[in-house]
Amino acid sequence: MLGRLNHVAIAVRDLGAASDLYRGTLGAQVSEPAALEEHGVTVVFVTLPNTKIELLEPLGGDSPIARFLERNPDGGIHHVCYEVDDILVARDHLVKSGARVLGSGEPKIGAHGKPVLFLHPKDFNGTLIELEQV
Ligand SMILES: CC[C@@H](C(=O)O)C(=O)SCCNC(=O)CCNC(=O)[C@H](O)C(C)(C)COP(=O)(O)OP(=O)(O)OC[C@H]1O[C@@H](n2cnc3c(N)ncnc32)[C@H](O)[C@@H]1OP(=O)(O)O
Ligand SMILES: [Co+2]
Repeated sequence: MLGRLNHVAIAVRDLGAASDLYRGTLGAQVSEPAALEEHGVTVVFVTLPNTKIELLEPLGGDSPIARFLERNPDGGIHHVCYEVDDILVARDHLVKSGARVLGSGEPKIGAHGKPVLFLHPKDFNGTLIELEQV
């Protein structure tokens, strides 16, 4: 069911400082910030030869990454995103297997304009998983 690793997301307190670190110190290609109100985050993508890094900063009063940053004040790896061919087939298979799909259970449109879903970290070895249909 799983395809390629689409991105690894890192939650940060200061997106400008994190972008400077990746662009300047690490010499990576870094996108401009995009505010995604529906997701409660502002995002920057770092393009690597084999995958992407998604830098996330909280946006608005009800960001899903706010509590994570309270628990991890220096920031940290927040989720991994795997590609799937058919997100509804994947979701139905996972629900049948007993995994919890977060939110309404219906895909939202993610940062790349494609449908995404999130799976509860307690069901996957303490790792929040995002699925993206490609
Ligand atoms: C840019 C758009 C999009 C894209 O296209 O790429 C994105 O990636 S948006 C990214 C942000 N969106 C989301 O993360 C949506 C899904 N997330 C959530 O719904 C919540 O973050 C969450 C996973 C339900 C956690 O919410 P929180 O308020 O922190 O809940 P709890 O405090 O109740 O936590 C429960 C339990 O889970 C542990 N936890 C929480 N977050 C993570 C994490 N990222 N990785 C691993 N574990 C996590 C938390 O520590 C709690 O554990 P216990 O204390 O042991 O109970
Ligand atoms: Co993501």
